[in-house]
Amino acid sequence: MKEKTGSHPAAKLWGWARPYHGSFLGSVLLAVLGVACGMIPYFSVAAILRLLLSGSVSMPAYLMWCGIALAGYLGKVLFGSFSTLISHTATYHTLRDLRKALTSKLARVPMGTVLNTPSGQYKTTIVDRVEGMEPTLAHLIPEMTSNALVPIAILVYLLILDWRMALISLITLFIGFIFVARSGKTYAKRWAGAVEAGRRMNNAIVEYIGGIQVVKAFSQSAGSYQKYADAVRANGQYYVDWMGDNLKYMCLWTSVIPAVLVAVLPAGFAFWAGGSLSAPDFLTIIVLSLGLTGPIMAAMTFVDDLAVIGTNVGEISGILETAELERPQEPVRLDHLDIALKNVSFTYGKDSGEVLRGIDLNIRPGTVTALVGPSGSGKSTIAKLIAGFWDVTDGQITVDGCDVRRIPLTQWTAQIAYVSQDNYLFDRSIRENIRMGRKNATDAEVEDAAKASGCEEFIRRLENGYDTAAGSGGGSLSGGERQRVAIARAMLKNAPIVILDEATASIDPENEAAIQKALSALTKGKTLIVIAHHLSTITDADNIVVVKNGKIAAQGKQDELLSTCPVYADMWAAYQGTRDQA
Ligand SMILES: Nc1ncnc2c1ncn2[C@@H]1O[C@H](COP(=O)(O)OP(=O)(O)OP(=O)(O)O)[C@@H](O)[C@H]1O
Repeated sequence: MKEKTGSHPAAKLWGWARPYHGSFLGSVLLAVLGVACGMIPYFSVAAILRLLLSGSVSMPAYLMWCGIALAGYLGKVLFGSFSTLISHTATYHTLRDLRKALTSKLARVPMGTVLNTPSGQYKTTIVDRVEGMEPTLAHLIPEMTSNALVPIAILVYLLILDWRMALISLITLFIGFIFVARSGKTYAKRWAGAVEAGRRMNNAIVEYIGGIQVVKAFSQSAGSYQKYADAVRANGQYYVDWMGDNLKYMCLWTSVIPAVLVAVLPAGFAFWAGGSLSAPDFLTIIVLSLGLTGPIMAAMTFVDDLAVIGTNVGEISGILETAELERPQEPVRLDHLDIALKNVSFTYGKDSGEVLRGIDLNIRPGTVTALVGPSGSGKSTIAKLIAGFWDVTDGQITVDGCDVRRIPLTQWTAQIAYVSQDNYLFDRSIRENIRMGRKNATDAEVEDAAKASGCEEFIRRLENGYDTAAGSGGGSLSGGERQRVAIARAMLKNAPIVILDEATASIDPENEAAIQKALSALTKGKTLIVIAHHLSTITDADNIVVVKNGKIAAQGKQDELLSTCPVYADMWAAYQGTRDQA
């Protein structure tokens, strides 16, 4: 789904619906036919009245007009139904394509953009804003077009019949439009405010539910609920204020527009009394002018939808137009996976300062590189830059001498298994969760990876074994079990580079031993980059990199660092102290 920046929201929406243009145009045609048929009973009644007034009414003529009226009504129902069916089918296909385009876009934008955006906001856009396009596409396009076109045709007929009466029948419509314009003037701005209030409420509820464990553990329910309660109240109040302001105009236009007879009856009577309007024409004009307002009132109900297109489309295209990590498509040749960071600096965004400065680091294939340092020093950021989650702000990262920005993202991520502290599992079977490491792996390969990562024993204990659902976010498993499943997943991927963010939380000794065993199996013969929190696990590392305040304070082997780097020596002493106390 290609995005044209800068084009009008309606043009963008029409562009998103491109594959279904034929269906939408067909639905407009059918809707026009439906509304035109809906006018036939009015013409029939007018014809019957003319017959009655002429005094020459015959039963067959009367029945014929009754039949025409009935046929018109049936035509209205049939054409209208087919139009609705076609427009809804095309609409829901468009919405499906839009949602697919939005989620696949999220996979291509920098990880930071996704992480720094509240998940409630994505949910609102992908679910609610996309759904908000339904009335526009399925109803506004066919129904507003047809409801606006048919009155024009009636008006032409009225003009031919008596131009004075045609203009007079428009008086209430004209006054009504003034009120519509007054109420519509602020609609787009008001709707944007409503979207903002809704977004705040959404984010508050997602935050509240996401943090419910913390809220309960610290008995904070009242305090944190307050934020949600305030957001809900503000959202409700916003609509009350808006509708309060709008109500008078709405009452005015909904009562003025249909009151067409207020102008038609006295004027028509005067013309009839003056002899310039015949009684049959007068009656025809009365009936048709009554039929005129129905479609116009129906068309007016879509004015709100027109006003919200800008906000809805703006939010959706905000995601679709997000800058992507720019990478070529053509794979490049990489013989040796030597990784080099050259004078790398990095900033998360305009608001955050420089997180990394002047980082120079070489990582040879098959070696173990440990990143250590105080919390917040920048270890994870270095690892994530290597993994290609973000692009460096300055300097470069090369692989076999080639800048990572010149390597297709899929080619580079295929070389890396990233095992983070937050081992997210999907609410699918454990087998499927492991298979995400390599989607064409056989059951036997999945089970081998599970065995090698120490999962076999606990999986066998589960009622449905490998087919047991992991629960939302892996919630049905313990933290240690989740981590071993994540290691099995990474093992199945069998990537030559493993980036491991060691768990900070202490795990019970039995689990820790199982995890260490699983990790040794995972990283055997691989390039390992480990963000180490437990210094005992990295004493044999080929290169220990001490990161402090976004810079590399020192690097080398454990023995060298203990004698040359006071920061590392202090960390080691502190770590030994905590172990002794444990
Ligand atoms: N997504 C983000 N957006 C903005 N700033 C961030 C983001 N992630 C991390 N930071 C900031 O960047 C700095 C380095 O964070 P990083 O996670 O790399 O540190 P770390 O050394 O891995 O810490 P820890 O050992 O606690 O995990 C911190 O000041 C942190 O607040």
